[in-house]
Amino acid sequence: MEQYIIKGQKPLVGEVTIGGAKNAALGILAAAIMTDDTVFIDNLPNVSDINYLLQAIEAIGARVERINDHAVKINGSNINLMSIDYEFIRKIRASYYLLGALLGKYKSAEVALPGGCNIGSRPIDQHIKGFEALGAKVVIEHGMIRAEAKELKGSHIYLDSASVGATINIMLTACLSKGQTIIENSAREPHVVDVANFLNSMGADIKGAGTDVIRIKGVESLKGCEYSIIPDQIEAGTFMLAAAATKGDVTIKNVIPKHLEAITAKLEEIGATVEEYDDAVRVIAKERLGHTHIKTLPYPGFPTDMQPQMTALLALSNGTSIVTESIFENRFKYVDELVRMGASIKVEGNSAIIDGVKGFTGAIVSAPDLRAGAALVIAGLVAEGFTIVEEIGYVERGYEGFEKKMQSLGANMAKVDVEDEKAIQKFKLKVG
Ligand SMILES: CC(=O)N[C@H]1[C@@H](OP(=O)(O)OP(=O)(O)OC[C@H]2O[C@@H](n3ccc(=O)[nH]c3=O)[C@H](O)[C@@H]2O)O[C@H](CO)[C@@H](O)[C@@H]1O
Ligand SMILES: C=C(OP(=O)(O)O)C(=O)O
Repeated sequence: MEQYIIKGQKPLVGEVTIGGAKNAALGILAAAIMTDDTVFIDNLPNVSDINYLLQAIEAIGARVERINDHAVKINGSNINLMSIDYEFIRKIRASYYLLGALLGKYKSAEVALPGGCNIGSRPIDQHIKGFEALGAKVVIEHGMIRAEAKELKGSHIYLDSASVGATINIMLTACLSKGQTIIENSAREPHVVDVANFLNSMGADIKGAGTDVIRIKGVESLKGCEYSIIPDQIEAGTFMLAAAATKGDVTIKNVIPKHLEAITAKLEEIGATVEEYDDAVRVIAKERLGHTHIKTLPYPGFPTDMQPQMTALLALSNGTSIVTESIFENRFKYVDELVRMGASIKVEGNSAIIDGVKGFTGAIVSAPDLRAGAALVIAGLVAEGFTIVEEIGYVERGYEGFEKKMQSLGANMAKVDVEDEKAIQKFKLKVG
């Protein structure tokens, strides 16, 4: 098992390039099997979630050809299994997109109930409501969810919550359903728009993605295309906050600055400088930052996937901040770990009340989920002494070469095997 070892208190300085968006890529890979033509996908992040989904796609008979670490060709013409096993699915949330994709293409699909980060109860009732509205019969049995339809027909669906997953899943099935589907209160996240753009490149007819009403006219079939995935908003945001927390100066390249506005606005409010370029942002923080209040909201609000990283930053800022988590009810599990590093945070209901401290001290901490792991890394980069972050498998679900990118910005951070005492000692000697 591997862990990160970090010697903190070095400002991050330099340039870092952001990879493709994990949460867009997951929807796009599922969509790619909906045609019998070959699809070429570029700017794919090389992270474990994507690799699990590619394995699941291969296991049902699709051809997956890795062109390089970030590009793949997929051909779904030989799919011979409509059932995705728990083995592939338990680690990733977005396995449920295969349900929407297979249901749309073959009118029948069976997928194990999804895993993903344990950040709340994460129901999928809105996905099911959408499939049923399109004419499918949906049954949950023995940990599997099965959807079948004689015919899929467009429908008018109002989502009770602006769910990213339900919006994408319904969009997938509706593309190959007869007639028009309207999704109201649809999610507006950049990755929803990217999946819609990809489907349109395959010949789908989707309008309104990025707004809260999406209109889909069903088509007979989809065709092959070449597509490059958008940059990862959350990876970019994580480096922005790491730069600010370490009082650094980092240019974050290959980003869409508009997607980062909620993060940029909060950084500026607490005293950091953010310079925006066409496809880059530069974050500079010279002094200790100030306090603010944040509530996570669907896009374009402050993303829940940036909540732990922001809490880590505010825990070091001057004054009292309140962070309210309004999307998932169990996304503060990392707070106790931050407290062990010296943070002063109290969780009351769905809010964290943060009294900023001047510094952290290194400790052995454990990542309870993906973004919480990133927050603990940020804390380690600021802390005095050595920090060890355990359970980094979560972090690797969504960050490609996290330690390498941090090293390139000057961080003293390495990934080492827990048992490899020699490597740990070597790191300690090297960084002093
Ligand atoms: C793979 C992926 O893209 N994951 C992202 C996706 O997760 P995911 O798609 O699971 O999150 P949703 O947008 O669906 O969830 C938003 C809210 O809706 C609720 N809900 C959702 C579906 C449903 O059927 N019923 C229901 O009540 C959820 O409990 C939650 O409170 O969006 C989240 C919110 O931006 C992000 O944190 C995740 O990183
Ligand atoms: C929570 C996340 O992912 P998932 O929905 O796949 O668990 C995330 O990307 O932060």
